[in-house]
Amino acid sequence: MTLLSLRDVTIHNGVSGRDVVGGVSFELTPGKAVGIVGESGSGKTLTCRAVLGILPEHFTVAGGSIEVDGRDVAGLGRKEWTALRGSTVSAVFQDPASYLNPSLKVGNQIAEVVRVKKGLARRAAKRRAVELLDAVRLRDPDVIYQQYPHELSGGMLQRVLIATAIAADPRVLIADEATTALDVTVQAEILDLLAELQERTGLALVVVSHDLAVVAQLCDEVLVLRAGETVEQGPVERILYEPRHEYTKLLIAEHARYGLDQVRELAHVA
Ligand SMILES: Nc1ncnc2c1ncn2[C@@H]1O[C@H](COP(=O)(O)OP(=O)(O)OP(=O)(O)O)[C@@H](O)[C@H]1O
Repeated sequence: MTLLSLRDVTIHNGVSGRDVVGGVSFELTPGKAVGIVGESGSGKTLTCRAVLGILPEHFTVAGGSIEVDGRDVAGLGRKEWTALRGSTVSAVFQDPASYLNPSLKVGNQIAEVVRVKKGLARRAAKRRAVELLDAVRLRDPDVIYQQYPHELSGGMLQRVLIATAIAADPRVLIADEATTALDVTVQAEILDLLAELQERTGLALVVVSHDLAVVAQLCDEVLVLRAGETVEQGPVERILYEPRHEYTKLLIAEHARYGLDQVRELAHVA
């Protein structure tokens, strides 16, 4: 069963009159993970935003097709997008603090999503929010529920954001540079959490990072983007061991310094 399918997707910038993403294709089935890797400005985020129906003004999907859970999203209205977003496909981005309301307790923010998206009554939504805080491995979820964003660390906030993103039981979660702002140890913990959710719930992941090591750790398939073009695409082991494109080789060489060798060994063992 295909949860997400992109076929030759082109994204056009109406102001510059140029295509910023040209011909991205991949398919995602339950429990699988696809990684999109590439330097800043290569079109990774725009691709994700197209899947979520939140392209910035002047940007349009000008070619190809995007299907979410078997449904072509071209021509979806605002209401239909709102129903789909969060419930079928959801996302976590970098800088979790900016996605949370600083003046509301984090628990209430999750409960609100549960109430709106799942139609639960106030008390049931609160219970579910505590369960979600527990599911993202935050200790003392009852205490965390009552806290405000500024009382939590970056890693804890990212867990809260993941809890919010999975609150409506989406089938696909997009993690766009979701661990980039975190220090290495916390980054590893968040990646472990995503892998656990993937395994436990069959969640499918789109993992976006400029860091090949992050993508390699979680993904089955990798797309290497450069200036909006897919320069290479294939199973993670193939990309790591037999990169064909010079740019991929460069990414691998760069990241060898940051422990990709270790990841390669792990991928090999697995
Ligand atoms: N809101 C916007 N307005 C104008 N140009 C934009 C906007 N968003 C993205 N772009 C441009 O589109 C291109 C692709 O950007 P995108 O954000 O998808 O890249 P990215 O690979 O995700 O990079 P990063 O890792 O820096 O987020 C870039 O040239 C970028 O400058």
